[in-house]
Amino acid sequence: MSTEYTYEHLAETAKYLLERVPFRPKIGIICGSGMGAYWNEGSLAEALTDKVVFPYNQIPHFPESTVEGHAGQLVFGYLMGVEVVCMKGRFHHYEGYPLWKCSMPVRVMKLVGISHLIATNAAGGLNPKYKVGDVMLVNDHINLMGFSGNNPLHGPNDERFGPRFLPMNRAYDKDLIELAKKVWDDLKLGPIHEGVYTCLGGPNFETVAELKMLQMVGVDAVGMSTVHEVITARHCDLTVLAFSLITNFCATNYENQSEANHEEVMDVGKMRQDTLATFVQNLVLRIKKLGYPGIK
Ligand SMILES: O=P(O)(O)O[C@@H]1C[C@H](O)[C@@H](CO)O1
Ligand SMILES: Nc1nc2[nH]cnc2c(=O)[nH]1
Repeated sequence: MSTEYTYEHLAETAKYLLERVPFRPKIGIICGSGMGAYWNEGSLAEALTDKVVFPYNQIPHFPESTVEGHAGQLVFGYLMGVEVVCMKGRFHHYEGYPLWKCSMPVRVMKLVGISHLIATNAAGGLNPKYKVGDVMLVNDHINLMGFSGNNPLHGPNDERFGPRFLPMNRAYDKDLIELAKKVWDDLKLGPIHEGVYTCLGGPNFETVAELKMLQMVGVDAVGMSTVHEVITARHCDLTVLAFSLITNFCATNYENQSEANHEEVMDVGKMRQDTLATFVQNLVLRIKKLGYPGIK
C-alpha cells in the first residue's frame, strides 16, 4: 500500500470513530451497488438499530465518494442484536482512486475491531446457469488487475497490518461459505451458487470478446470491486465472505442486442434487497452464535 496512508493515519481515523461509537463491531459489511449503496429505503444499512452514522467526507483521512447518488456513509449499529459496521457505498478504481485507497476502509474496519468481513457486490453473470437476481457466493477470484502489477498492497509493507508476502489460496473462508449456504437454505430462498469472481477496472462494461475470454478462463461473475478489498482484508487477517448479486446477464455472442447498464444494476438490487437483507441479518446472527468461526 502506498506510503500516503501510514499506520498512524489509519489509527487516527479508527480512534476518531471509536471515540464516537459506544460499542465495538466484530463484523464489517461492504454494501455494494446491489445492496443499497445508492438508496436508503429498505437498504441493509437502514435496518441497523442504534445507528451512529459518519458521512465519508467527515471522517479524517477518508476518501470522498464520487459516484452520483452514492450515500457514502460508514454506519455503525446492531443487526439482529449483532454489533456491525457497514460501508454504505464503496470506492472504485474507475472513480480515479488507486487500489490502496479503494480498500483503505478495510484496514480502518480492522482497526476498529472487526474480525470478519462480508463484502457484497453487483456483478454480471457469465455462467450460463445463472439468472438475473441470483446470488453467487464467491469461492475464489482472478485478480486480473494484479496481472498488470496493479495491487492494493503495492509499495512498502507495514508489518503491523500484515506480512509482505501472503497466501491467497484460502482467501474465501470455506466454513463461512458452508454456513452461508445453510442460512440461505434454512430461509428457503431458492437456489444459491458458488463461483469465481473477477474485477475489471471499469467504468465501461465488457465487450463480447472480453466476456468470451473471461468465460474460457473460468470466471462465473464479473464486476468492478471486491478483489482488492479481499486482498487487503486477508493481508490483515480478516476472515472473509463475499457474495455477488447477479444483476445482468453477460452476452457472449454478437446476436444478443441487450446492453448492460447501471440502472438495471440498481433496479435488480432494489428488487432483491429484502431477500439479501434477511440473508445477511440471519448470517451475522449465526456467525455470532457460533463464536465468529473461520480463519482469524
Ligand atoms: O460496487 P459494486 O461492485 O457492487 O458495483 C458494480 C460495479 C459498478 O460500480 C456498478 C456498475 O453498475 O456495479
Ligand atoms: N464489470 C462489470 N461490472 C458489473 N457490475 C454489475 N454488472 C456488471 C457487469 O456486467 N460487468
